[in-house]
Amino acid sequence: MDHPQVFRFSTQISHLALDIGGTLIKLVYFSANGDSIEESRDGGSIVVGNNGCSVVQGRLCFAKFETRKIDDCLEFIRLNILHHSSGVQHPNGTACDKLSVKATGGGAFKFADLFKEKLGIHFDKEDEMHCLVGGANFLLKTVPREAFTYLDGQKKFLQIDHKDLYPYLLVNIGSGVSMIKVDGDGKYERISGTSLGGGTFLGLGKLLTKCQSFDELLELSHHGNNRVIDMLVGDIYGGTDYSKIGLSSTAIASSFGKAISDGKELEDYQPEDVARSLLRMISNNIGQIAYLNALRFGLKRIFFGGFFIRGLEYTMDTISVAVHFWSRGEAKAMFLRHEGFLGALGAFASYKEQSQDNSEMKPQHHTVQRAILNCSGDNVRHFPVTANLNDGETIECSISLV
Ligand SMILES: Nc1ncnc2c1ncn2[C@@H]1O[C@H](COP(=O)(O)OP(=O)(O)O)[C@@H](O)[C@H]1O
Ligand SMILES: CC(C)(COP(=O)(O)O)[C@@H](O)C(=O)NCCC(=O)O
Repeated sequence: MDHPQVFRFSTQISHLALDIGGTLIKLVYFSANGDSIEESRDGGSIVVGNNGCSVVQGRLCFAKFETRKIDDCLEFIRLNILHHSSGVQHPNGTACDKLSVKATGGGAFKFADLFKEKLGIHFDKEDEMHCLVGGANFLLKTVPREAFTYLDGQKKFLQIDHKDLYPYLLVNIGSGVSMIKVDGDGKYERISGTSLGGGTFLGLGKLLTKCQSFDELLELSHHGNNRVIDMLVGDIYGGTDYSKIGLSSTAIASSFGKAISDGKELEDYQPEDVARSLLRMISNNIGQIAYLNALRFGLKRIFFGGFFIRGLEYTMDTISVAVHFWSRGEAKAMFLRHEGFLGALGAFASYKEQSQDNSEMKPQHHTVQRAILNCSGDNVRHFPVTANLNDGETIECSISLV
């Protein structure tokens, strides 16, 4: 058997995909040779296969920035990506000397001129819903230990059967919420949405608790007690369950309802309790709307993505309980480790789609051949409450250049 030829090249980053949302900018980039760009070694390697296509070993890397701090993102790309992106050399000697940038989300339109002007980058725009679905399918089909359930404090990773993946409901909780029925690769329909999403949680949370950031708001919520401010069934029914309609005395009858008659001002409540009620209210509501939409189309599996979730146990538990309760155990809420990067990963995956029907795009063709998560999911429960599971995490993979 012929040994594959190994080429050396000095540059590292060949592909970059951005998802510029209402709150956060998400970046996914391919770093050849697998090292993080700050610690990069002496270049990557290309292995040329027997069919003449070259296989570049590397990693998918992730980064995120607040959209309101877009200048930080521009600086990151300028320093860490453009400086390492003069192109992967193809074995036929030609260099793909342009960094190809895919962009999705509203900001792909809103900030296209800014990126052109400041970085000389031209966006190859991709539809946001298409990218969310592409990203979810990519993760579910390629990355091991990606999807899991979270119920009663138990996290269970799921073995995804590729033949039995569709249909499913994808609920992306970003600033707002999109609900998409997914029937296959590129086969989907956005069936619903709600404006009560992650932006609502953060916006109201900032106003009500004076916190400065999402992490601070999550930290507050972790130490709060929602029963101080939520009106429970028991508060209305004199401490008893309303069992005839299946409501226990501890179920929330009315989020924030105690504030009606407590005779308290906002200052009299602990910000921790307000944050907790808010998180519960938004998560519960999304879980319920998701279930109703799953019911409309007879879908049993609901995958939740978007950065609102942030791997937070309380959020996932609330959503899971809502889905379980309303569906009487028929439907299942599932979560994704790379929850916040669906759009950016979908934009990344769209390099492949284009190259198949457009030969001009061939140098940018990639197929992810192997994907291994470096970070074990078993560590998840030991993360501090605001730790971001995706920080510093990479997916090992290789891409094919044809
Ligand atoms: N570091 C953060 N800063 C701000 N919001 C965050 C952060 N991490 C998680 N979030 C939550 O995630 C939401 C944004 O999720 P995301 O999927 O990125 O949506 P979008 O594409 O609309 O920006 C925010 O509205 C907020 O609720
Ligand atoms: C407009 C959006 C698709 C933008 O995506 P986002 O930046 O929130 O991730 C999303 O905010 C949304 O679906 N909002 C809900 C609108 C509605 O259906 O009522």
